[in-house]
Amino acid sequence: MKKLTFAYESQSDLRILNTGHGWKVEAPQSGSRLEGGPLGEDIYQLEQFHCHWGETSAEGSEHTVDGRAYAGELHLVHWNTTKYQSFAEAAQHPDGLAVLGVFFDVGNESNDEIEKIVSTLSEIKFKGQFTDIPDVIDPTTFLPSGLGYWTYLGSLTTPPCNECVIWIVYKEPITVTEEQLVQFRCLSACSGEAEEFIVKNYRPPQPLGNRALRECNA
Ligand SMILES: NS(=O)(=O)c1ccc(Cc2ccc([N+](=O)[O-])cc2)cc1
Ligand SMILES: [Zn+2]
Repeated sequence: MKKLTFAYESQSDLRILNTGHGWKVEAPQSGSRLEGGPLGEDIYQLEQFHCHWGETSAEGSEHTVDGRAYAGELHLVHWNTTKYQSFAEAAQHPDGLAVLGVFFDVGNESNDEIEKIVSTLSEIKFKGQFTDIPDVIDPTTFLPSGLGYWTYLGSLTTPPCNECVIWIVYKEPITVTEEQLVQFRCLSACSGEAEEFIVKNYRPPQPLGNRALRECNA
């Protein structure tokens, strides 16, 4: 496969919202582009990023490696702007979306970029709340130093589970702290007074079936 190449732009005032299933940072019309690797000749534009986590750090990722789960998983969601006119249209086609998955390992160093997300969570405690992230976010800082990855054709991990995703999952995790994950779990799934914490929002892996899994050791 050709090398995966990024042309990511740093952006400030990105909107972060509590979807009721977790937090999501929107980067519409972002200048952040992804191409190469398993993406053929098409250019994919960053639309949003979000993450999945578990009740404890023993679980939380949506992919497993030889059966091993990580404490969480960041998803950078891109759509094929070469072939399609909108994200919604792209999500109806097998080559419509490209999602970069980055595993979270728990360690002592807090991840500074994730900290910019965590610092806004108190303002979006309830479902439907949103705020702008004052800090400049550079999505490349979410990526591990080793850029080796696995790739396969799959689906959205949440309903409607469209089979429209070229998955690119990095082999090397990034490190976050337990405290940062604890803050994720304090988000509420409800919009009102009732507090139902989003303690876990990952969905289990599905059988690979007869799909090919390819790897690239960058
Ligand atoms: N977890 S994930 O597979 O990266 C993922 C990424 C984006 C979305 C949001 C979404 C994407 C598409 C549709 N759709 O086409 O109806 C609905 C929701 C849902 C899930
Ligand atoms: Zn996801």
